Amino acid sequence: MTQSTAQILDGKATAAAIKAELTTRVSALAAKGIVPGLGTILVGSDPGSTWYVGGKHKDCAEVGIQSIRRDLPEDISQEDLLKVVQELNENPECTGYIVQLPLPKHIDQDVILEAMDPEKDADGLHPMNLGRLVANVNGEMKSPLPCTPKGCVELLRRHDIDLKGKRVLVVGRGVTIGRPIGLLLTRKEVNATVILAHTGTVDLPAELKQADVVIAAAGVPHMIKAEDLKPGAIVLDVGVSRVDDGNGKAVVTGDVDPAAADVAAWLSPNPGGVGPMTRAMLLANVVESAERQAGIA
Ligand SMILES: Nc1nc(=O)c2c([nH]1)NC[C@@H]1CN(c3ccc(C(=O)N[C@@H](CCC(=O)O)C(=O)O)cc3)C=[N+]21
Repeated sequence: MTQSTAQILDGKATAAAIKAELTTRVSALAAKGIVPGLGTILVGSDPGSTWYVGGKHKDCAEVGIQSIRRDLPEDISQEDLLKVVQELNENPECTGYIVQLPLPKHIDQDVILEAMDPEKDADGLHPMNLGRLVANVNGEMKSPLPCTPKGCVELLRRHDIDLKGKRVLVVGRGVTIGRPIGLLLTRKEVNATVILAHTGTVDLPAELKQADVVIAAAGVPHMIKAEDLKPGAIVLDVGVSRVDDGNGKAVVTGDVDPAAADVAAWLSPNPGGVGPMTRAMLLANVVESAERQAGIA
């Protein structure tokens, strides 16, 4: 019989606390006549993407951020999509916006992200902001950070988990999580030692065995097995996959085998862990950007 031992990194409760704090900051901006506005650009009607975008608008309403929605057909041309990007760049009601990813194959994601106004980049995925993340060892240049990495760091910080000197294994080198989180965790304010594993890593189980902290962001369902973890590890299950539950229903599945709860000291569940934090950090980026635009941060 197995017994669950890991303490839960409750992203849902932490995100709720952050949203309450942001509501106060949005009121302070409103008192100065400033209303932050989040724009979303959604191309096509993928059910997952549509659900995420809907959630972002609901979150905005909760904290008092105005939201602006641009839902576009799957077959929109790159040229027409660039016009919508330009429109939001110029729209004064839109203080920050995101382009929901992934985009259809006929559209070059890099071209679209680069066309955004970097000061309005609520996801922190514009090459200028990724470059600022590389350039600033202490985060001294106040630029938006990618929401999921920022959410991971904030989730740990709010559970008083200090990564200083810890050996962190990041699994996955994607542009939204793996690559930027390595940069964030090696900032002096966090001071973790980071190993970035990917599909070319030769012996992942050996790397896992030595890791004090595992950030699983591969997007491969249950690829991190309990027996590969170092006992007492801190595990963040970040990857999101949708798999058939056997009855034709799609269920959200993380990268970490649920039996990891028997081995880890701390575990962020999926769902209910980093996902809600990602959403909260998007709101934080919008509020921080509006504060910068107003000259108060
Ligand atoms: N431009 C862009 N920015 C993104 O931040 C972005 C994106 N594109 N494309 C897709 C991924 C995925 N992502 C998630 C956000 C919230 C949850 C989330 O809140 N999940 C809940 C519920 C999960 C469910 O039931 O479906 C949870 O984990 O508890 C998950 C995943 C943001 N992404």
